[in-house]
Amino acid sequence: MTQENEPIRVGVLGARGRMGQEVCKTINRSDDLELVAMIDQGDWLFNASDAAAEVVVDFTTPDVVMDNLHWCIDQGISVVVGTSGFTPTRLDRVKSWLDKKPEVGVVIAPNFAIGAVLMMEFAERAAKYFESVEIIEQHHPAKVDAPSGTALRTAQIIGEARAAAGLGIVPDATKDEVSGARGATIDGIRVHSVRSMGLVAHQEVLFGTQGETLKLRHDSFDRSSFMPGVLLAIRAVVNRPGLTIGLGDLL
Ligand SMILES: NC(=O)C1=CN([C@@H]2O[C@H](COP(=O)(O)OP(=O)(O)OC[C@H]3O[C@@H](n4cnc5c(N)ncnc54)[C@H](OP(=O)(O)O)[C@@H]3O)[C@@H](O)[C@H]2O)C=CC1
Ligand SMILES: O=C(O)C1=N[C@H](C(=O)O)C[C@H](O)C1
Repeated sequence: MTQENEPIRVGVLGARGRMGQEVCKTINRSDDLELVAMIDQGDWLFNASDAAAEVVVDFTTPDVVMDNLHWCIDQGISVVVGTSGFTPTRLDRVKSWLDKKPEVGVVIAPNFAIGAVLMMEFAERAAKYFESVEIIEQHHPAKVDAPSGTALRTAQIIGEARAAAGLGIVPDATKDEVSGARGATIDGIRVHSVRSMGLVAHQEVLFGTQGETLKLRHDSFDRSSFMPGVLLAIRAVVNRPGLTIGLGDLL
């Protein structure tokens, strides 16, 4: 728990990255937050605990985020995670670490943009009405993972909603396929990843049934789109022990 009326002490991991820089600027502009540690590749994680950070925000890479998270939980520091790469197996490991530190809060959000959160909620609601569904995500070419964390989570949510509604597999007669032409299959849903200069983060969910389609599209044109969600998570996590996945419950 944080002291009443004192700013929340925040450390940022991946502070020199595209998201990390934006997060540091945003924290510096917020009166109720204090940026106490900026940590990037090669820096010592203990800079965060030495600076008495109450919350660490992680925007690093999928290959290092689990070690960072484990370290923070062990130190009793709450964490807001934007880094992608969270499979159900990884989430189970985070839960097992939190079992030993029940006072610590962790928020892991595949996408901090409010519009993207709503797009995922709308997709969950629409899923049971449409036999066909495919996800097309589009990102800047410096992104190291594909499909995006947002697309993975959307596919999982839609897959669960379809299963609950008793929908079978998505209809598709393809027999003769150049490898990759039909995208990756995640929880039974085809996901297509596009990478291009000029893009930031975009996703379309295409639903289809007899004689009609529904397209749900979200576009982040600028990384400032993620900042209200990051701030919401930082302010919430100090009073929210345990694991929170996505921003849905915080909105
Ligand atoms: N949830 C959300 O809303 C969003 C999530 N993301 C996700 O956030 C992550 C970061 O994205 P982005 O900022 O574009 O990526 P960047 O590559 O620009 O930033 C990552 C930063 O982390 C640094 N880094 C690497 N290893 C470590 C480490 N062990 N400790 C501390 N810092 C480290 C990198 O350093 P170096 O370059 O030297 O390796 C780099 O500066 C990605 O997984 C992305 O998918 C992005 C946008 C929104
Ligand atoms: O790498 C990015 O840029 C983004 N990563 C997240 C993801 O993988 O879904 C969120 C957003 O799409 C931007």
